[in-house]
Amino acid sequence: MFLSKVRNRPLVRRAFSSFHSSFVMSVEDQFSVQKGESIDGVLSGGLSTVGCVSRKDAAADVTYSNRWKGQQLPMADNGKIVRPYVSRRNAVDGALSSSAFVYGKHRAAVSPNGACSLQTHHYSSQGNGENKLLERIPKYVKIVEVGPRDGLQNEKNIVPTDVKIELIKMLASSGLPVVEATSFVSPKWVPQLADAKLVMQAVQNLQGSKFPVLTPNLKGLEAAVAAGAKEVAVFASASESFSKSNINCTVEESLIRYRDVASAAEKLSLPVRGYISCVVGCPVEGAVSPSQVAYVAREVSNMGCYEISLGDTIGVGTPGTVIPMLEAVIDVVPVEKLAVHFHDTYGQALSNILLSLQMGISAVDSSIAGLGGCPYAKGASGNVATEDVVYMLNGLGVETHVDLQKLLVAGDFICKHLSRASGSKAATALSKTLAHASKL
Ligand SMILES: CC(C)(COP(=O)([O-])OP(=O)([O-])OC[C@H]1O[C@@H](n2cnc3c(N)ncnc32)[C@H](O)[C@@H]1OP(=O)([O-])[O-])[C@@H](O)C(=O)NCCC(=O)NCCSC(=O)C[C@@](C)(O)CC(=O)[O-]
Repeated sequence: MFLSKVRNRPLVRRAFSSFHSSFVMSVEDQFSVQKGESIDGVLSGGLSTVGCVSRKDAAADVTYSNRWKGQQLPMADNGKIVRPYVSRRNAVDGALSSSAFVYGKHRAAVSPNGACSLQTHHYSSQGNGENKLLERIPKYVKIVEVGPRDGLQNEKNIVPTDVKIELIKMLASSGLPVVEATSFVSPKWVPQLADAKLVMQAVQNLQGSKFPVLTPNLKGLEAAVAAGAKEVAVFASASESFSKSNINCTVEESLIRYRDVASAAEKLSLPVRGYISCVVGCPVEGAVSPSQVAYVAREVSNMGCYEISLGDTIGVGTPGTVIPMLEAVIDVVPVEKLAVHFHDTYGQALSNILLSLQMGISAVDSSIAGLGGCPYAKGASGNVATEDVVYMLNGLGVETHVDLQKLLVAGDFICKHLSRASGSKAATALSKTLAHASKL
């Protein structure tokens, strides 16, 4: 693979063997390592953690402004926040080593594990009260990887089963706590996942991650359990039209079906996750009301789902529509039970995730390389890319236990199989950085 090729280059081997050698790094428009300098920080994990940001980025103030119902949303005193550069994790670990240099007013530092970060004297993400906008962001965020299911279900060409299995293994080995493996749905409806049984059988005993699967009815549940699934998910919709086109029944009929699935799963001591699709918009009906989402969320919660994932299936949400939706749901379902699931059709996913975290949500669905889209939601593009979410969370100092470098390799693997460029901006930028380093 590309990374191992890079590691085997003479300079890189030297760099690995001189781990504690002095590390001097130039922060140009691209994060780069200069000729003759060690690149420990790049290859031994530097890319896997916080903001190796550009000079432009480093200098840029990030303004946060949005209006909802005529009210200005919370803002810092001067209406601006400056992006934080120091990971809370690094700071807590005391991981910022003596390997550091000053670039302008910014200080680049390399931790013993090779992580690099930039910091300023005035701002940090440590929740020390300096930055009110970041105070409510959880210290740990659970990432639910949906690439092997949501990411692949829309692919026209059938992905070989062994490729799916390898992808799941790579994702699990990156530290992702949950990797949704497949769906036990009708193969006539979703031919791409007709190999659900084989996939589940192959991954059921992998350690370290959970591998939930979608089950639309009792038939699906039975098949999933027989294949070794230890967790399942039901998927309702906040929109009538989408419910009919996706699972061929009304919202009420689906709730009856899912109560049966949840109660059968409970007897088997299987945890059930609940999805709600079209939480801000439906491809047929347009806007979906927050009260309708709250109603379905409460029903799904009451049937025993331990977590409810709120899906912007067609990616039309903005902070202006997501905030009222979340407020309505949080009124009826404890925020600890909620997850968010954003597609990135209009490039709004990361901003919507950030505000969800600020509202107390600490579980986020995402898909490797931004793969995805629902076959029954015309116009829906990929899910938010896992690499982009991890990059943002690293920059915020939020723990995920996910190794970004391993994600890059997994994303590269599946994109090569699909003959397509990654949908992740972070992966694209970081790959260029590695390519640059490999030429040294
Ligand atoms: C729900 C059904 C099954 C109803 O499908 P139906 O046609 O109404 O069901 P049916 O009961 O009349 O059965 C039709 C045939 O399907 C079979 N069947 C029935 N159930 C199963 C099953 N579990 N596994 C395998 N086969 C099944 C059944 O045995 C029968 O086979 P036949 O007699 O014709 O040979 C169908 O509509 C279906 O499979 N839909 C799933 C569609 C899907 O997977 N969509 C993508 C999900 S993504 C999503 O919802 C959004 C989400 C979660 O990602 C969040 C977000 O992005 O926002």
